[in-house]
Amino acid sequence: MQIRMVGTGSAFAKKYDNNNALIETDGYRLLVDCGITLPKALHQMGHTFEDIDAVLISHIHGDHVGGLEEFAFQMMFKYNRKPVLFIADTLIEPLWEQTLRGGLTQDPLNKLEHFFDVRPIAEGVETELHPGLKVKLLQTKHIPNKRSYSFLFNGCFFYSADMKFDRELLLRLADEGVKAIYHDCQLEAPGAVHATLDELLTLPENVQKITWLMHYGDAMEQYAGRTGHLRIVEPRKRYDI
Ligand SMILES: O=c1ccn([C@@H]2O[C@@H]3COP(=O)(O)O[C@H]3[C@H]2O)c(=O)[nH]1
Ligand SMILES: [Zn+2]
Ligand SMILES: [Zn+2]
Repeated sequence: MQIRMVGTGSAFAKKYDNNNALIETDGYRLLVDCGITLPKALHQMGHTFEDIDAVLISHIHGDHVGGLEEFAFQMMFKYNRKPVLFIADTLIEPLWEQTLRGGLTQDPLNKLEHFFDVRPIAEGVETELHPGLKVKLLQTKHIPNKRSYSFLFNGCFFYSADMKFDRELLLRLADEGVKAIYHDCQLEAPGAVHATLDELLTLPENVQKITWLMHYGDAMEQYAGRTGHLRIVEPRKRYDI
């Protein structure tokens, strides 16, 4: 499995695109989240929406779903293919009713399934997305009363949705043999709805050594050398997991 971040920035970052990823395995290309900046950033990487085999959504914030309207329209009117959308069963209704319905509705198209091949995923159940690529959704804390799901790929790669610091979860994942943790990180406290760098720096060395920071602000370069054993994910670079 390989990962390339289309962007590594926070919702408000201007130097880094939205924190969205491409996970690639045996020629299969999964887009993880599709934010506001995704269409242009994907184009700058030399890809079109046609190159995407499926999209997986973590939660409903613009930097994670704001590019889905263009994705849907391009796939329908430019590429004539209905894209596969993997999404927690609990997010299907809010994604349509609260985010996409206004822009996409036109007679006779009036439901999410008209635009996407929707594949609901149940929380906590390891689900095959493609031969060789499985995911388990873990509900993690982000905004009160708003569901947000982090991803455990193939039982060995944890990719956080936006989430608050959860020491017990990270220690348990490391204990269970997870090889890599990609974690959203707010460099300056207070984190409020994200883990802060200071919180992640309290993790034991063995956990820090497998943990990579993403979803950071424009001040990231000032933190070079100040992240302990935590490494910073670079945008658009290909990493083997
Ligand atoms: O209660 C709240 C809700 C939101 N926010 C900000 O809005 C952003 C929305 O996208 P995000 O989830 O990547 O990051 C969030 C934060 O930067 C916040 O600071 N406190
Ligand atoms: Zn975000
Ligand atoms: Zn968020």
